[in-house]
Formats: sequence, structure tokens, C-alpha cells
Amino acid sequence: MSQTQEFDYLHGFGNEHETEALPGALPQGRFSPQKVAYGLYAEQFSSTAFTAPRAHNRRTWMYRIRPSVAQGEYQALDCKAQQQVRTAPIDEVVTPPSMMRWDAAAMPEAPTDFIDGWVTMAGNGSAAGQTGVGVHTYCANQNMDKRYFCNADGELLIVPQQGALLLFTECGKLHVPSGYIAVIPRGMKFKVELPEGSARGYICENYGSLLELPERGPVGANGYANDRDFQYPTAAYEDLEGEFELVTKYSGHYYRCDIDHSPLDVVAWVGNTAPYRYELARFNAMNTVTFDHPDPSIFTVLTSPSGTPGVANLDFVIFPPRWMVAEDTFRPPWYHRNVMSEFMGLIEGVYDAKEDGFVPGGCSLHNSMSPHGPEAAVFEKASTAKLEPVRYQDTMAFMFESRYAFNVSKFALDGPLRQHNYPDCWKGLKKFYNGDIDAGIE
Ligand SMILES: O=C(O)Cc1cc(O)ccc1O
Ligand SMILES: [Fe+2]
Repeated sequence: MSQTQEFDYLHGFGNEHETEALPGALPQGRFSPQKVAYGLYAEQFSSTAFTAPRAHNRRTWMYRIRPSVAQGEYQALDCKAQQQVRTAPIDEVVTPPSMMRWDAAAMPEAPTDFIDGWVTMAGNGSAAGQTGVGVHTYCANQNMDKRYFCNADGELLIVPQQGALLLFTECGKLHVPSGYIAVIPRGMKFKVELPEGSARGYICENYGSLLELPERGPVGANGYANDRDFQYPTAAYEDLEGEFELVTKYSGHYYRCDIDHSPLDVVAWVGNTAPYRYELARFNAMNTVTFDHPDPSIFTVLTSPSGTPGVANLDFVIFPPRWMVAEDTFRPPWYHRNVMSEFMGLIEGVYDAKEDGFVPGGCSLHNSMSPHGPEAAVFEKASTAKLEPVRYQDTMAFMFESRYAFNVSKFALDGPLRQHNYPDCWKGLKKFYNGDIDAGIE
């Protein structure tokens, strides 16, 4: 098992990074010289269309021991993941507008690596149409051994909840403990080791346009997630020959092929598409210093635009530790109905709208226009609380918010994790109105 360790990182979101594991491996002045140093092959890896506008264009040049095409033939793979993972459009069950919540999954008893540890909760849009997202949880207790993974269906936003991940990608290594997120570009090959022996978390598989930093508007040039805090790996490679397997998810199906060497054989790379990690504690939260609870968009870490300005394919939003100082304000999230659909998870602690039942590792879904808000007990508490400055501590909830309504998997709808009594949390909401202008909680 690998040791938990800190690697060297390159800093800056979407920069044209360059890195070489051997001196002189990276060609200078051109991308594809007639002969690359060390006898390496040049290979371009494109995350956007060749002709995407310059501001959005992302591609990386890799200098590797063998080109990616040196692999065996794809064969269908009927693995555990094939049985547990769904890819949009998901229509195996009809999704009611019900507010839904789920317990955290228990760690598997059988040996399970990162590939086989995924279970789909929900999805929207269409992977083939490159819209929407898939939402999965993962639980794993085994290192990926002699096998590598590649997801052709979307970019992976990984949110560890418990247990660190060591991502060894084509571009190098990322250590991703709980409290960090990682993003792996569509189609990048990688393996996952578990330095703490097991791991659980969430995955948002983004079929749509690449995650980017949101605009800051009048906030100005600093704040929210700052570009410099996004960390990219330095080149690291395996020069291994032997019997390996490359597993690929393509159009919702799993395939495998034999490969007689490690596909993580990139000795140097230059470009602006690569995996990255980000520590959520670095998020510089903005919030009111006067009154009212602002919209949760103030906490957007990354966004995948949909093409309609301000209407996201995916917003990744966090609810980090922070001071609450609003005056004459009902401080928790308001009761609301939203045209956007909200899938939530909890990394640690307690979420301010739900003190009971929304557990670390659990999930909730409030689909388009489905009403939700604080549970009854939270309403009563927040309506009578003395409004002193309060620091929300040791908590980290997040939301995958999308313009497209989610369909749930059969596992999510009918499986053992569903909390069928979730809507009961609002049953205790009392009627205070009695025609008297002074009515209400005392
Ligand atoms: O519903 C939720 O808990 C998420 C949420 C939080 C918030 O502070 C405001 C709106 C919102 O949808
Ligand atoms: Fe909400």
C-alpha cells in the first residue's frame, strides 16, 4: 500500500502548465518534433473541440513511452460496476416529485476497488448528448491492482467523504483526503489507491461543458475559490511491463482490454487540461453582513455552464464553516421551490436546515419545483434564537445543482438506503396564524 504523502503540485486553475519527470523530456518551441527526447511518443489529449474559443479551449500534449493506441481490443465487461452504475438518460423507474433522502452506504464486506465501488443515485440529461450529470456514491476497500480506469462519458468531480484517495493519473499523482475535491478530465486514465485502507464519497460525472470558476461580478478580483488554490500534478510515470487491464466506461457500458504495460507512462506534459485538486477550506465565502439569507449561489466553487447565461448544467456549491451575523433574519435556508434541481450530500457535521437524519455520507434530492426547507424543529429554534454572531463549525455540506431535473436509479428509489419517512420532518410545522397580527412563535 502506498504511504500517505504530499506530492509537488503546480498551481493555477486552467493554466498552461508544463512538467517533466526527466530533464529535457519536454520538447521546447514546438509540440510535435520529428523525434521526441528519450524516444518518447507525442500524443495530444483534447478536452474541448479543436475549434473551441481560445478562452475555453483545453488540450494537453503528453510525451509517453507508448501512445495510448498500443492496447488490446475492447471486450464488454460484466463487472459489479456494470450492474450498479447507470448513465443518463436514466429511465429504469419513474421519478416522482417527492423530496427524497438516503442514509450513508455501509462499507462493503467483499473486496471492492474504486471501479467496482460506484453506485448510481441519480442523473439527468444525456451522456451521448453531452448534457447533464450522473450522481454516484462510492465505497471502496481495495487498491486498484494491475488495473486502470478511464471514463469516456464525462469529467469526474470526486468528493471524498471518508478516507483519502491517492489518484495516480497520466499527468501524475494527487493526494485527495476528505475536505478536498478532485476533478479528472473525461478520458484520462488513472488508478486509485486507498492510503487509509477504505474510502467513501460522492462522484458527479459531468457530461456537459467543463467545470470552470464562476464569475465574481461586483465582488471583484478576489474571493470565492481563488485560481491559485487549484493544484495540478507534476509528471510521474510508471515504466512497467506485465499483464494489466484497462477498464473503460463508454456510453454507459463497461469494457476491458488487455494492456501489456502501464498506461500511466507519461514522462512529461504541457497543457491546460489535467486533473486537479482543491481544498474546500480555501474557499473564501462571501455572505451578508446586514440581513436576509442570500441565495446559495454565493457558495459556488465550480460551474459547468449550459449555454444559457446564468443557468448551469451543474453548479458545485458548498456550505462551509462560517460566521452567521444576519440581523432580524430567519438565518437557515428559507422555505423555497426552485426551478433548478438540488442533489445534496454531507461531508461532515450538521447542516443548518436539517439537524436530524441528514448524515455524513448520506444524500438528499429536491427536484425541480419540489418544496423544501428547514425541518419543523429547526424552524422553531431559528425563529426564536437570539441573533448573536454564531460560528457554524465543523460542517461541510454540498450541493450538485442542475437546470435539468434528476431521474433517480431504481436503487435510489426502492433500495435499502432510502429514508421513506423523510417528509415527516415537516409534519410538525404548526399553524400559528389566527388572524391576530401578533401571532407566531413566542
Ligand atoms: O435546499 C437546500 O438546503 C440548499 C439551499 C441552501 C440555501 O442556503 C439556500 C437555498 C438552498 O436551496
Ligand atoms: Fe434548496
